[in-house]
Amino acid sequence: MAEPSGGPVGSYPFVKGHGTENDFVLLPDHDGIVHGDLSAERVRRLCDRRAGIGGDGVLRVIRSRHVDATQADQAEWFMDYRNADGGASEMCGNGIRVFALHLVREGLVDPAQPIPIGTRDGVKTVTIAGQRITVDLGVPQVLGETSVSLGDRTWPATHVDMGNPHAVAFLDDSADLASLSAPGRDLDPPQHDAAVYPAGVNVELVARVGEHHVAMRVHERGVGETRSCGTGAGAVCVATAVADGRSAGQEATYAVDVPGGRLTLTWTADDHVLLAGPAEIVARGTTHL
Ligand SMILES: N[C@@H](CCC[C@H](N)C(=O)O)C(=O)O
Repeated sequence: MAEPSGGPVGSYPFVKGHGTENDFVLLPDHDGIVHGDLSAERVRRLCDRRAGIGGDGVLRVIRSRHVDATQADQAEWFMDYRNADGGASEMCGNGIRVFALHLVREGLVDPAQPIPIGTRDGVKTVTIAGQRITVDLGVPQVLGETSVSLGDRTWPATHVDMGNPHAVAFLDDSADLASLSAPGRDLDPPQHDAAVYPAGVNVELVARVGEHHVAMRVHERGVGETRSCGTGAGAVCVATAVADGRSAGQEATYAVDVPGGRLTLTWTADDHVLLAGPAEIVARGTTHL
C-alpha cells in the first residue's frame, strides 16, 4: 500500500551493512513498488544516527529495468544510492561491495561468477573471493589541479573523477591526519572551488605512510566525514600514482588506510581502478521510518 507521496505505509524490511565502516541502510524494493520515488526526507530519517537506523547512505535494491532500461540487459540489479542528506550520487564504491554481498546472502546472484550491478555511473562488476570483495570502478579521469582549504590551511589538490567528483590533497610529510580536527571530532567541511565542482565534491586528505601505502580522511559530499570512501580511495590511488610518476600502461597498487580499516587499490595496466576490501551485513529487520 503506497502513501500519496509515493512512500510506504507501515513496516518494511531493511538490512544494515558496511564496508570498512562506511555504513548503509539497504532497502529491498525489487520491483520498485515499496518505496515509490524514495523521498529525500525518508532517506534522511533512515540515516539519522539518533532518531533513525543510522548510516552514511541508503542503497535501494531494485531491478535495473525499473530504473534504467539501458542497463537491464547487462545487470539485473541496480544500486539506487542516496547520500545521508537525501541527495543521489553517481557511485559508491563501498556501497556496491555491500550491495553485492547482500545479493549473495539472499541467493539472488551466484557468488562464483562476476556480479554486474547497475549504477548512475553505468554497470560495475563485483567479484567475491572469500572476505575480499572487489569492484571495478572503471576508468578514472584526472582533470587537473585545484585547491581545498580547511580553516586557515590550504592545499593543492588533484581533481579526479571516479564516476563521482573528488579532490585529493596531500598533507606535508610531517602533518598528522588526526590533527585536522579536535580530538574525537569530525572534520569541518573543507572549502573547494565551486566553479570546478558545481555539484559539490568529496574531499580526501592524504598522508604518505610508506612505499605504496597511504592513509586518508575523507569528507563526503552529502554526508560529512565518513570512516571510509571507496571511490575516494580510488581517487587517492590515482592521484598518488600520478604523483609517483606512473606511466600509461603501468600497473600501480596502493594500500589505503581509512579510519575504518584498509582498502587495496589497483590502477591496472588497462586503465581501470579496482577497489578491494571487506564488507559485512550486520542486521536485518523491519522499520516504519
Ligand atoms: N562512500 C562512497 C561514496 C558515496 C557518494 C559520495 N558521497 C558522493 O556524493 O559522490 C564510496 O564508498 O565511494
